[in-house]
Amino acid sequence: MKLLIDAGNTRIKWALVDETAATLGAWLASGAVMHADAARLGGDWQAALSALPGRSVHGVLAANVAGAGVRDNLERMLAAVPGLSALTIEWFASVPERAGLRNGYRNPGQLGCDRFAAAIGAHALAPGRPIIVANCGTATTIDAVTADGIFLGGMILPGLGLMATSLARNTAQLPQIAQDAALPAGFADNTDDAILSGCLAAQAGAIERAFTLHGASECIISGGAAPYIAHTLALPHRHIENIVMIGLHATARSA
Ligand SMILES: Nc1ncnc2c1ncn2[C@@H]1O[C@H](COP(=O)(O)OP(=O)(O)O)[C@@H](O)[C@H]1O
Ligand SMILES: CC(C)(COP(=O)(O)O)[C@@H](O)C(=O)NCCC(=O)O
Ligand SMILES: [K+]
Repeated sequence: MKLLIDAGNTRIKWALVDETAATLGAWLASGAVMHADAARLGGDWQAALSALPGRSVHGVLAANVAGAGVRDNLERMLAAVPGLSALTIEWFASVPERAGLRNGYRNPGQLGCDRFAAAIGAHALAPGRPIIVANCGTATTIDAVTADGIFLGGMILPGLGLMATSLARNTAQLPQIAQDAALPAGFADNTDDAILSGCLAAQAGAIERAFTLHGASECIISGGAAPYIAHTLALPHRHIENIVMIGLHATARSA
């Protein structure tokens, strides 16, 4: 069994998986915490391991785009959990080629390793198809993968929460909209709904534009803001809760 970790700029997600399992994403246990609650992780892992008696973890594969402080903190927490303390973490990195995917970034190491993992996951779920993979987290990334597994490149825009917050913070008259606000579509007749409608249109519009530009036949949408954006998309799509984690699973399986 392996422990997979996806540390983004808002939340740390994790999953325990049998890397030989045929089905990608068949987690034995999983969880997510905001960075402010990261201290909870050690206890969460310990509880998950206790619920899986007779099974042991023999590797940790972690993708981190949240900086060195988060990496050090994860190492400290893992070192304190019985059953995990002896393991060295493999820090997943963007390299020129891995798990059947070629990295077409001009400088492959500059690509966020979560985007590389997401592309590996997308190609594993839809091999032989040109794909747009949209990961809607703190930032929204919209990336193009070819049918034969080349990461062509992509787009980075502020995530849905960041877009709405930047309007609220940088204008005198625009309020902060609630994260769980009802979702308007089109031309809103009040300020809160107009902000949300505008930000959703920007997110969905960028994904649709990328889909057309790439001539894609598959659109995968994922990340914390995906439930809000997915149903505004005017194209067929698959909503995958965490495509980065699927990519880490595919990578662990290919090793
Ligand atoms: N309950 C929630 N908690 C945190 N973020 C949420 C929640 N609901 C929606 N979101 C949106 O999802 C984003 C976080 O998604 P996530 O995929 O975890 O991001 P990251 O990978 O950057 O950490 C937030 O920035 C926000 O836009
Ligand atoms: C674009 C990102 C900030 C997205 O991070 P997230 O929203 O998943 O927390 C991250 O993938 C990153 O730091 N990328 C490095 C720059 C690049 O990919 O070109
Ligand atoms: K993202």
